[in-house]
Amino acid sequence: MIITKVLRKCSWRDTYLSRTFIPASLFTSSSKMSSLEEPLGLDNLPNMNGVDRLRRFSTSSCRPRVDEIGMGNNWIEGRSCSSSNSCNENYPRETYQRRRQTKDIFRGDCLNLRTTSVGGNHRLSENVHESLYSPDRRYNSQCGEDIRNLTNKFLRGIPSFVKIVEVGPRDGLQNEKNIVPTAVKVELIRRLASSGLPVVEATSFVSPKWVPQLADAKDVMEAIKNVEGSSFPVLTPNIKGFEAAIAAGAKEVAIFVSASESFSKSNINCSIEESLTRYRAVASAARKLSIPVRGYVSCVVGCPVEGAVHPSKVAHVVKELHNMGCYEISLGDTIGVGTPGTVVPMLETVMAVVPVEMLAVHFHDTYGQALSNILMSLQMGISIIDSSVSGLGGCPYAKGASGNVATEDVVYMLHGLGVKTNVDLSKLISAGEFISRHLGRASGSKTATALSKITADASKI
Ligand SMILES: CC(C)(COP(=O)([O-])OP(=O)([O-])OC[C@H]1O[C@@H](n2cnc3c(N)ncnc32)[C@H](O)[C@@H]1OP(=O)([O-])[O-])[C@@H](O)C(=O)NCCC(=O)NCCSC(=O)C[C@@](C)(O)CC(=O)[O-]
Repeated sequence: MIITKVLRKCSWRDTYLSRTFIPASLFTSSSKMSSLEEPLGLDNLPNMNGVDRLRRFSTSSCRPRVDEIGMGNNWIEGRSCSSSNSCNENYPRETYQRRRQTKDIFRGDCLNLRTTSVGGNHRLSENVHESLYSPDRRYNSQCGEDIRNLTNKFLRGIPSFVKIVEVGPRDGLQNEKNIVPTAVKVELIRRLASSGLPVVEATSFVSPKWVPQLADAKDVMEAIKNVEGSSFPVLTPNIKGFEAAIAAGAKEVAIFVSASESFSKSNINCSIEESLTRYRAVASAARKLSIPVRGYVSCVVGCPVEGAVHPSKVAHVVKELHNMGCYEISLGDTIGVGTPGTVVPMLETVMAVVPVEMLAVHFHDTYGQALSNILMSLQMGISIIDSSVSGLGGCPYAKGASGNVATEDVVYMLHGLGVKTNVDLSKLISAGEFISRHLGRASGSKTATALSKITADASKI
């Protein structure tokens, strides 16, 4: 299997993908996956012909939106938390009776449904708990902090706080065909900020001919100028965009370079080196005004045109962004083809050139790999995660890219791990419901879907 070959070749295998972490059966299986189903591996992609690449990254491979999921096993066994973003109660390690457990679960920061409505102003009753958790089910009440200690072989590297960078209003909406009214964008940003998200990327100052959806960037910035609690960076592709952003009141900007030559051309109509020259000008202008600059790298594991992207290409542009003075660099799997098998070596290569503290990860969920990739990134020390409310997203210049990983799902996982985010999950879900309602489709977040279902079920009781 491909993973065996990759592991044999790479020095990082013992640290992050060793057999301690991966069941032995995976290494010995003789069943061969079809080429389309086979996860992207580093060593076979240079041999892919054009047709293979297109097939591998074709739009038909995109994950459909999830409209319905059952409640089955969505709860992580082994802990409950007692207050928002913290686990204050140190219960002994033994398991608790279900009645007590469900009470704790719903009082915890992970769900917080007892006091907060989701999708229709309903409150959950004990009866709902009874129906959701079968009598033989047991939960012990370890909180996440304790989980890290207990199972440190797997979780010890995970940071205790993660900064979430919400990209829904920008990355999430930029690909929407129907123009979303400015007032809706503004209300979405307000709601996201009030959920506790520290950073909400608001819009882009790019050419309206290229991205018509964000042509109202100036108006959005004007409308949110008094919104507090979050920072609102904006994308700027060149000095023209930078000047427009500053004139509109932006206090932080982001520049975006690609690790793939072809994607650079299709996204910003210039080569990687030309884009770096433009961004040096932006970074220099920003420095003079003390404006922080965030850097993005697109296509960090795969490109819609070229197929696999070698980690050294990613490291090269990351280093350039670092030299320009970017305070943070977000690594984007723009088309969502990465698996831990390709993400880990990419991160290791990048971490060799810049400190891990300044790296963020930005996963699209085309193949349903985003949470696995995030978990792996956390284990490697990454503590900044980009995500998009309701899993909105896609890049107009990356055919086949589906939405970003849903912020609700990331928060649910992080809180389940005992990682603080300062995000109120129920407020976040409500922001997601707001935009999903406007767009006329179901949320792409499994967490939001599941919790909305609980509430809907509760209302029938
Ligand atoms: C970079 C350009 C402008 C080059 O586009 P170009 O056509 O090569 O530029 P140009 O300099 O020849 O200018 C063409 C026209 O655009 C105007 N123009 C020029 N610059 C600006 C500006 N800043 N704001 C407003 N207008 C601008 C310029 O004034 C001119 O107007 P005209 O004379 O024809 O009326 C264009 O290609 C562009 O805007 N691209 C943006 C594409 C984009 O936003 N893609 C999505 C974001 S990247 C992404 O999503 C990936 C990421 C970051 O999320 C990470 C991940 O997911 O992995």
